[in-house]
Amino acid sequence: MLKQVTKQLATQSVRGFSTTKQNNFKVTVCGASGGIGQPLSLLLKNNPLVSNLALYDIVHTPGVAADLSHIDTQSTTEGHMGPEQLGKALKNADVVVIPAGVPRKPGMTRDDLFNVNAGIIRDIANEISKSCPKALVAIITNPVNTCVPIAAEILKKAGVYDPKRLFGVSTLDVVRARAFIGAALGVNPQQVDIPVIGGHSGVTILPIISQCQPAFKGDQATIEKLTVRIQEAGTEVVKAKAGAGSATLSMAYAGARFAGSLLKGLNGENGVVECSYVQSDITEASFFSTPLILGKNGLQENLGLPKLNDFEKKLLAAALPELKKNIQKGIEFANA
Ligand SMILES: NC(=O)C1=CN([C@@H]2O[C@H](COP(=O)(O)OP(=O)(O)OC[C@H]3O[C@@H](n4cnc5c(N)ncnc54)[C@H](O)[C@@H]3O)[C@@H](O)[C@H]2O)C=CC1
Ligand SMILES: O=C([O-])CC(=O)C(=O)O
Repeated sequence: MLKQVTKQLATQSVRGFSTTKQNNFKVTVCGASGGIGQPLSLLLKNNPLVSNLALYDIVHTPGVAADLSHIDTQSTTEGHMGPEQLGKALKNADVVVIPAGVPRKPGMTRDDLFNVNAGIIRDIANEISKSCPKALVAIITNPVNTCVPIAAEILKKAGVYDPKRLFGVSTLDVVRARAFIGAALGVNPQQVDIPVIGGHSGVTILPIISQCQPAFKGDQATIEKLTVRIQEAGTEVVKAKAGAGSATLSMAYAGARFAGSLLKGLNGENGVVECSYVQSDITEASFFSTPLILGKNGLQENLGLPKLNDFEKKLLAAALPELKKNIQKGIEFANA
């Protein structure tokens, strides 16, 4: 009887649409002991859709996991440390979020992180192909523009690549655009809706201010200044931290929002939309971020390019050669 009632509750109509709800997903964070990994894991521990939170890093995960496990939310927490425990951390994960790798110091570009981080992504993607080939994978590690194509190639080689399940996390660009525009317009940033498309570095970050809701009112000079601020916001934080790393807290917030949206999609919620860097045929760059509808199998529908004005078309033209170069570098690395 109890079983029957539970099943009935799980399948009954929720807010007007009928769908089977799961509410018990395993999420693995790779790089869980880091500046992003710890607050991200904290936020995920607080997500009611997560039933099992697996923390993986090459250092400190027993401590981080012990600490988080004392929080009175429903999910269980496990710590896994070192490459020999990566498989167990990933086993049957529904969502894998990856902030593993080194961050920038002042004077560096995101591309300067390639030499260290490319190998980290290759190795984690390789283990994903064995331990959780159906997981939705969200890559935070920089350079995102290159790390996502690396993971795609590794998963392809293993014969398990599904372009609907691999995402580069560019949510922080959207979060920043909302924060800056909210402040400029004097409105709650949570009410600001703006697509930020392209990639996740400098000129490849394309805030489409012409499509902002509520409408952004400002002359062209103000719009150009705001565009550059959004494109360079990561560097703003790197400079302010003066050698102590890059954005961690705002990234944890953004990463938790994106992972939360993946989980909502998996859970059958309708109308979950996020911008994310995915395999794409929307432009001549084979990976590109546009607004996406997320669903039970990850990317459900790519909503394509928003309407661009002439200024935004020029931004796009400037972004594409850089993006294509970044993507090619990843493909070559993975196939070397
Ligand atoms: N996508 C985005 O919008 C953003 C991306 N990032 C990127 O996120 C990455 C992490 O940044 P932070 O957390 O600040 O760095 P961090 O140095 O504080 O933490 C990185 C963690 O990764 C771990 N790690 C290193 N090698 C590993 C491996 N092979 N397997 C698993 N874990 C490993 C380290 O032990 C450390 O705990 C950087 O590449 C950074 O550039 C940062 C901010 C925004
Ligand atoms: O700027 C960095 O190196 C970290 C990052 O990607 C961001 O904050 O957007």
